[in-house]
Amino acid sequence: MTTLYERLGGEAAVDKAVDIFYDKVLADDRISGFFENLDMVAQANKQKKFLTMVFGGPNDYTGKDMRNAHAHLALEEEHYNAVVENLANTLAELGATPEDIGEVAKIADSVKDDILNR
Ligand code: HEM
Repeated sequence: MTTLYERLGGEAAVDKAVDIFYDKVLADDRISGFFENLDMVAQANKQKKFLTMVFGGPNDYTGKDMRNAHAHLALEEEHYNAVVENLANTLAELGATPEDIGEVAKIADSVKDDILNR
């Protein structure tokens, strides 16, 4: 059985997706403010490892869990929705199938309560 990670195109595809995703996030004034003063190279590297792990690829993620990573940001539902929208649009542009994008949305949903600290 292929993993979501493999279907999306493996390491090169996830790396490219995360770079395009953060370009979109930084251009989105609903959420860009959260990323001011952040080392975006380090952030993208963590996100590449996190998404690789949850998409069923190699597990090299050594960052914080989702609750501890986001608690200090006091995020609201609208911020979460904007991030998921940017991720889904990125994957669609890169040719992911609607089914795979739906699977990504489900994975995101599984950490939503942690990210919103509720
Ligand atoms: C499914 C949704 C999300 C995932 C998978 C995700 C993933 C991550 C990961 C892996 C980290 C790195 C943790 C570490 O430093 O060890 C992180 C940090 C961060 N995330 Fe998210 N995140 C999500 C949603 C959001 C949302 C909705 C926002 C704000 C709009 C956000 C803003 C941030 C910021 C600003 C940091 C850096 C915090 C800091 O270093 O002080 N994230 N996220």
